[in-house]
Amino acid sequence: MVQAPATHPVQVVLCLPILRGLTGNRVLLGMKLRGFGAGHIVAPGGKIEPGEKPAQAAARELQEETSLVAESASLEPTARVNFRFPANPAADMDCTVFMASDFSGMAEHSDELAPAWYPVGQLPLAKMWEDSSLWLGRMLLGERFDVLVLMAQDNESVARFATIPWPENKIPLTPLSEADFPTAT
Ligand SMILES: Nc1[nH]c(=O)nc2c1ncn2[C@H]1C[C@H](O)[C@@H](COP(=O)(O)OP(=O)(O)OP(=O)(O)O)O1
Repeated sequence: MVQAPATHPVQVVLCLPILRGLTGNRVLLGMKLRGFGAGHIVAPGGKIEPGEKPAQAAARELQEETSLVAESASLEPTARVNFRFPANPAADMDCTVFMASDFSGMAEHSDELAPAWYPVGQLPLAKMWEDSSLWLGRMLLGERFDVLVLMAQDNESVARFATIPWPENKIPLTPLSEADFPTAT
């Protein structure tokens, strides 16, 4: 049987549950326990499965990794991040990021993630991917944008970073590629 070529870049999602409180908002992140990015604190997420819409994948990954349950229709798309790894192109990912304000259940550990709630102003950046400090806080404060993260040869540090705001804060219909981003922002 002829195998269909694997999608490149890999299509992935991240899903950030937000708890709104009188003393400020909290976001659920977690230590990744296995697979790509293990050892970093990350947002729940993973690969879009065949036939899934990005929001469906985000709701499924959220439940699988944290036990929190959210309706895919209630998830808000907040960013698209093109992760590019020139030293390891198989790891290139197009990531749609969602925020979840409406969910049920209690966050629980899974095989993949050890979740914990963090005040949005005190993200555990020292334990996250280096690029998180460039886009995650801005997104949590309300920016809606496409992001390019070009990794350096070590596949960890950031060689180039650029953003393009979404018109009227709405996700554009067309995905962007590396060439669409300005060389400096
Ligand atoms: N530079 C980076 N910064 C960041 O914040 N997140 C990144 C990143 N590069 C990749 N990611 C995220 C996006 C994606 O949701 C996740 C990797 O996908 P997966 O969790 O599906 O990987 P796994 O190797 O665990 O795959 P499975 O075999 O499906 O479990 O890592």
